[in-house]
Amino acid sequence: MDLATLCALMLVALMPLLYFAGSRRGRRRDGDRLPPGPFNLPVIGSLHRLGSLPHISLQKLSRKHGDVMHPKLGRVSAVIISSARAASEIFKLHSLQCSSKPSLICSKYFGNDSSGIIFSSYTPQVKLYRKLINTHLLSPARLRICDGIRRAASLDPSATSREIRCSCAKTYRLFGERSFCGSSQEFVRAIVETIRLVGIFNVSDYIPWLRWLDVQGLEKQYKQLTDKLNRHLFSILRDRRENPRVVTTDEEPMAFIDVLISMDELSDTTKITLLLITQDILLGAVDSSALSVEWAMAELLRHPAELSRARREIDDVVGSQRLVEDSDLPKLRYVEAIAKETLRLHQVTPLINPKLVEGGPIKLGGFTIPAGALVYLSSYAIGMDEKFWKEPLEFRPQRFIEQDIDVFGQNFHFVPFGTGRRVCPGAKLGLDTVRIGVATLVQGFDWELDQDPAKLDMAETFGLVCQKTQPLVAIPRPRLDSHVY
Ligand code: HEM
Repeated sequence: MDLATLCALMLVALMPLLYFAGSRRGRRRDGDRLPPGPFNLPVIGSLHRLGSLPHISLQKLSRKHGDVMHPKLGRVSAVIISSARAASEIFKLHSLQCSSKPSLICSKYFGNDSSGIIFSSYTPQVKLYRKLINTHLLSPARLRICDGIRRAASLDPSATSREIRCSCAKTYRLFGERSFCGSSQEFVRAIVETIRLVGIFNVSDYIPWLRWLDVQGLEKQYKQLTDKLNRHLFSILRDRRENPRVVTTDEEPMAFIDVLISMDELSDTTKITLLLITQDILLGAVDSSALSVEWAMAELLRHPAELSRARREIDDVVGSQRLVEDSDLPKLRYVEAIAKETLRLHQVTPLINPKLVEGGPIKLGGFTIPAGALVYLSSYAIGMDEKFWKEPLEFRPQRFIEQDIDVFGQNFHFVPFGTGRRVCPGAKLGLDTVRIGVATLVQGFDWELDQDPAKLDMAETFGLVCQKTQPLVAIPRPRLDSHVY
């Protein structure tokens, strides 16, 4: 049962309580000096307002109630941050108090009771794991080795989006080539399904007494999926332990899982945690970059002038006798602008994973946010703010040429990778993957649609990452000499 239907049913059942709620509403809010928000129904609060695209519903509500808005979601106090000003205030002044993830039901399953990264509180372990990712997975030397692999992955224009996701995981050399082949498609399917499930608002998180009913059937699916993921991850770990690989070559950098296994400081870490770190990287990495490349190509096919301009730039810088490489990226400013504009217009995570307010209430814009509240940063509302972005609904890469805007969480007007202590650790790799993916597809192929580009379906589906509801289907024709590919 979807959230909207469920809320409608509950509304009917709860009609008699509405009357009492209305009369008590103003009093409660004034006393607590909570931020303003929509009228909350008893029991469900504003859950019924989320709809199928919660980031858009909440953005509309925040236009009415303000950039710091307080809807009740079930019995949980939620605070939606919808402006750069409010984001800057909360993540500069109260960063530490808003760095932990809440303990949601999905985190018990997919985060093994919050012992990995994505679903965890901001503990010293999480800091260590983030450091390990930076030093060992994202080091410039390692990324250089992965460059060729990544380019080869972008070069298969006939790949389905699932295959692209699979190649993203290979690219980052999490498990090495050997263990990622064979059942990899099934494994990637499980990861993609996890990303979908984790993005759904689980009513039982907000109305805990409903949990035993599991009305959306989510907990049952969490269980099945964690079993599947664990089976696969354990078989990878068994394989790596039996056949350790400690030598790095130009063709095959050491798999990240081998790096983790060989680390002294992790010798006490349980194998479950080692696996969770790699699983969390997959959850963060697999869909995000691949979906952004898909969105970018869809926009370019709808905007042929932008496509031609990008192609001219690539042809000028790279020529036609070799393929674009990572080392060309600094000279491809328009391609970078396309990647950034895509991340603005089609935010991968339009409603950034909530953070739990810890260690007492915090003051924000004259209001009090109670401890225990969940803070949602709406990167979507911020990216659509007309006060900063002229014609925000338009795809205009040029705006990033006119203004040099940081994308890594320092400029609060543009936060596609989040901000603060939990900012995406793979942000640079993610952005570079989108840049090289788009550059390769634009340089290497002419593209044809079997429909009017203006009518291309650009609908999106909400989840942990937002994706195109209808996958992009376009026909490629090689435009360079065959020896170049
Ligand atoms: C276009 C590509 C990407 C986008 C738009 C993106 C976006 C994000 C966002 C918005 C968050 C949440 C930040 C927060 O909770 O405050 C996040 C977290 C995360 N991302 Fe990315 N990401 C991308 C690529 C990657 C890549 C390539 C990796 C891995 C190498 C990665 C690994 C992670 C991890 C592990 C987290 C959790 C961090 C934590 O909870 O401390 N992401 N990402």
